[in-house]
Amino acid sequence: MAAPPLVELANVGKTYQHGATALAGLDLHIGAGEFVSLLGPSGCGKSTALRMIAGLSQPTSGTIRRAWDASPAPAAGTDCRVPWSHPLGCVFQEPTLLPWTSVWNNVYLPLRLRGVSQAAAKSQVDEALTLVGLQGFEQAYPRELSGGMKMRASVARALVTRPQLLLLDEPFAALDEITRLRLNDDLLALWRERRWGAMFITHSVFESVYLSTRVLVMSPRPGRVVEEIVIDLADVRTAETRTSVRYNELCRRASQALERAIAEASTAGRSA
Ligand SMILES: Nc1ncnc2c1ncn2[C@@H]1O[C@H](COP(=O)(O)OP(=O)(O)OP(=O)(O)O)[C@@H](O)[C@H]1O
Repeated sequence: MAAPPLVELANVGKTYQHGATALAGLDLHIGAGEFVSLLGPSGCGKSTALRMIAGLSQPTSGTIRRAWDASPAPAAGTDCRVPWSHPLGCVFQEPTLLPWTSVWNNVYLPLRLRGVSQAAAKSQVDEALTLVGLQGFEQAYPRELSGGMKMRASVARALVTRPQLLLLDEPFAALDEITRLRLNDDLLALWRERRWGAMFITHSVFESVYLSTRVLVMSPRPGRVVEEIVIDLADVRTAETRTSVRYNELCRRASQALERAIAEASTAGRSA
């Protein structure tokens, strides 16, 4: 029998108290080791879906099931085991590093908040920094890092708890193209090695196809998944992938699905 998904949303809706209906009838699931991109026009509710999966906001209708809900994390300050783990890691568009402390302390933060001492956390923090290529920058302050390095530190902070599911909300959108392509490759290499499940939010058709095992195309607000595209490219993706016939076919499919979703929504009188 197939393992249950890490997270499953069924008929999820979200209407903000004094605002828009962001989502209506959203169905999606992410299995262990899958890399799923959520591709949709601006304002279609992608970040809303991510925040609800992270438990930062509640749906107004429908259900969200998380594989780990049955075994909640121990209360803060009670668990000093090493390695310390948490099922979920989040990376946002802004690296949101604490400017007044070192890279090492920034990555240590999720463990510190759980009461893990610096000594007990050391190997886990060092490992996360090595994974993202920031060894040697442990004592640097965020202001001393480039945009790409800040984002690496943010990814290390998300990975330090060894999550099963990584949620990434347009993490590379503010970076220049060369840094973005490099971080795409480094993120994929990490995923191949660790195989956490990933939900990656992006506006970019090319980025979604390059990174993912599946792309979910969303309609404009109120958002829902209107098309699923299985990305049947080899796991190892390189510069040659970007010029391959299959990659370009898949990009065309994703792009056409997005255009269709936008056209159908405007015919139905909805707006993004
Ligand atoms: N806290 C909030 N209160 C009221 N409305 C909100 C709130 N957060 C989001 N919205 C509205 O919900 C809709 C979906 O927003 P959301 O940020 O989830 O979309 P998105 O697809 O991530 O957008 P983008 O791609 O531009 O980041 C938008 O119309 C937005 O204005």
